[in-house]
Amino acid sequence: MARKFFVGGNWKCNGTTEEVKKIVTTLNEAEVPSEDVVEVVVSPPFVFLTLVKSLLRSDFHVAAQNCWVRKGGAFTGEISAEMLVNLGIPWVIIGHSERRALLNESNEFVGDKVAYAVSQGVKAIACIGETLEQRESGSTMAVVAAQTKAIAEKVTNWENVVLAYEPVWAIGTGKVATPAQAQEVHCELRKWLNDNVNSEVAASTRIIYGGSVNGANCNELAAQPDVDGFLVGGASLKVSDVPSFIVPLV
Ligand SMILES: O=C(CO)COP(=O)(O)O
Repeated sequence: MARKFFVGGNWKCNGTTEEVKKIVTTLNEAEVPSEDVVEVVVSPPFVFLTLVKSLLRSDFHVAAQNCWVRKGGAFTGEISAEMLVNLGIPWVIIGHSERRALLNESNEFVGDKVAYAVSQGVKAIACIGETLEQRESGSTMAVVAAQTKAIAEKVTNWENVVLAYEPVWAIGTGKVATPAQAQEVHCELRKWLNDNVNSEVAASTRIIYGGSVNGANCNELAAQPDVDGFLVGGASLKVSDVPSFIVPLV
């Protein structure tokens, strides 16, 4: 099964109402390939989800940046997958390295969250990736395999999961992984899925790359056979760069 290219913009904890409206206007005016060819998803902070959903063109979709690990209830400050469903938010980013590092989200917690979101009908962009120290000590594959295993142990239906490989050393640093570095890990991850889940999941799951992607470096990355898209941070907020990493991909 062909894997449809996927481009996500992760706005992280940024933006005012005015800035958000400006980015949405730019996205709405962008000339990009049709939805049949590339899936475009933007992820604003929770408070702007409804605004963005109401203004955004209908061929682009919206993602939350997190959700609670189980059914909602007495969990102050959290939002639940049920709420995302209620608001018509189809996607959620889970396990971003910033949350893993700063909020101590463990592999198991991330796996539980992905599984719960998907079980409620919210599609998950599940993030994995190694730190610089881990890369330099040669443990990249062991780290991303352990992160993927924790997800695979809980998820039964991979149809609604996109795996985002985001090396921590490339996030927000301007130090993008080389196309060869990205391809090497993506290819290994696909092998891991083949050996530990099944060949169909390995062939059909989109593995996207994140970490300092912009309009200038996206083409080479996109040309790699196992790079099925991007999760873009900083450049997804720059009005001048927004369409450039969506357009040249196909
Ligand atoms: O963390 C990222 C996307 O989730 C990547 O961020 P940057 O594109 O700013 O490096």
